[in-house]
Amino acid sequence: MRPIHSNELAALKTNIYNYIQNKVQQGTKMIAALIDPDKNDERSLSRILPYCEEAKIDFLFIGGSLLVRDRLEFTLDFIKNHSNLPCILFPGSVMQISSKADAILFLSLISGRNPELLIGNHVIAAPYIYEAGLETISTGYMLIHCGNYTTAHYMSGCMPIPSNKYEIAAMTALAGQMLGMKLIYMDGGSGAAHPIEPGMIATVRKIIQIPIVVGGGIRTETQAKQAFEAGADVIVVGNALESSPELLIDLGKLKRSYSSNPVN
Ligand SMILES: CC(C)=CCC/C(C)=C/CC/C(C)=C/CC/C(C)=C/COP(=O)(O)OP(=O)(O)O
Ligand SMILES: O=P(O)(O)OC[C@@H](O)CO
Ligand SMILES: [Mg+2]
Repeated sequence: MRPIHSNELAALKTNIYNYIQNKVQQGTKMIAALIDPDKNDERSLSRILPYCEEAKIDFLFIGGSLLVRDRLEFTLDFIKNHSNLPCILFPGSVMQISSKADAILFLSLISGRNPELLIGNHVIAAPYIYEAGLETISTGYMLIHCGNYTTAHYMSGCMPIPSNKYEIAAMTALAGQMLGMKLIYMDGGSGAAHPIEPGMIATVRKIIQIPIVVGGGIRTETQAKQAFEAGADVIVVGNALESSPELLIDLGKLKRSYSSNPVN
């Protein structure tokens, strides 16, 4: 392994996390679009990216619970050639690491009890992330049951938190914060039947101070607004963009309604 030089230590890169913290301090909300490399080709990316730009969303999350087409590098190349939006890896496995991204959500599945997804995969991934020089954002990842069984539930082999058990969600998030995690990601799973209940988000919001990312099943501006009002700092939209990327325009206006600076 190469010797560590402080200016290249990936763990010291904090650009994207600083951006998130600044937005949170300003009371500004953020939007991430989930790009699944399996489901997107030149055509669909060319359709979705202009909406992402026009809506001034904040991030692209790139990943999937299971990738079967080896298109991560292509997807990142294409996005980097057509957009300036930050690309944040949202990895379903250790196979989803690339130096072409700007950062990685270093997910630890704290709602589950699978040691491989709590720390095992992280030991395997650490040297690759280090070599890639990626900003690493320690993320307490919580899967919540939202009406159906999703790919992330199945692939993790972990039971999600029941939708009405707000205290379990709150204590799990609190434990993540106490462990030093930098973000909590509450996920109903891609294609969730309904979004996470606003009451659960609000219960988590009351007990932790770190930023909260919420995703899974958000398909309308009303659902996005409910998540924001309940305390989400970042919302993630994936499936809905496949059929209606124009939704992003309304979501962009919604997030700007929380900002004192209209260019945000
Ligand atoms: C530490 C590293 C690098 C890897 C492990 C990361 C962990 C802990 C993953 C565990 C849980 C998991 C399988 C998360 C996947 C999250 C994800 C990228 C979801 C995107 O949606 P999909 O589940 O692919 O949805 P579709 O079924 O719609 O494709
Ligand atoms: O695809 P959707 O249901 O929008 O979910 C987005 C993301 O939170 C999934 O991990
Ligand atoms: Mg997928």
